[in-house]
Amino acid sequence: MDLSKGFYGITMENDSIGTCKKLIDFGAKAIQYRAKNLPSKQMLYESLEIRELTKKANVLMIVNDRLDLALVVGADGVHVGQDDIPPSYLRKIVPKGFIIGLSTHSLDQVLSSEVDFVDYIGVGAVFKTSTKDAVVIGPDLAQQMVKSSKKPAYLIGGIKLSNIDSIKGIGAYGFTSITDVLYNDYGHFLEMLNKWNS
Ligand SMILES: Cc1ncc(COP(=O)(O)OP(=O)(O)O)c(N)n1
Ligand SMILES: Cc1ncsc1CCOP(=O)(O)O
Ligand SMILES: [Mg+2]
Repeated sequence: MDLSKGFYGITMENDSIGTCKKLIDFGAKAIQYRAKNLPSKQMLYESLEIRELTKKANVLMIVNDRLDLALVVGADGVHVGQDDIPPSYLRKIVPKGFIIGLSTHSLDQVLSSEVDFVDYIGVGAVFKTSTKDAVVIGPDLAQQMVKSSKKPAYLIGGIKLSNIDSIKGIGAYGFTSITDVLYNDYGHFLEMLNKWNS
């Protein structure tokens, strides 16, 4: 299955299964399981359930941070950050066709040779967000990074219906939005997608 253009969903730690179901109902074609503070055993059980739900719905499943879990549950890929084991090393041990995503926060990171080993990059945080204490790069740098990337780029961080107009022209392959999508209804999500695609 290919990476989905447009929206890339990410679950919320306080209700990973519920938010995964909501994202599937909304029509997300790729979902990342992201939990930062849960015991590994709980993450295993949640990711097994998410694998079942995403398989049934024909949706890509990516696991944040944890290649071990991604491999154990048969996920389609893993998403890693700049301080994790670099993609060039991960690539040596993953099955053929396995998706690797890498977070980037600067032009240097986008131009790094590590990007040769990934299928997509995350670019952000574009805007300030309460979901993560992340460095805010702003839309201008985000645009330069997207334009310089050899790989499809997803924008992330503080993306909402109220600001999506300002980033839709950047040329990114897609975007993620955690809180604004999950705290609102389908109508809000559709409006967001319509704006992104207009
Ligand atoms: C698509 C996508 N882009 C960026 C991130 C952030 O990853 P990271 O910098 O490793 O931070 P955490 O998500 O692990 O807190 C992401 N998860 N997904
Ligand atoms: C995981 C992550 N990485 C950079 S910002 C962010 C959180 C994005 O969450 P939201 O869409 O709620 O701002
Ligand atoms: Mg990470």
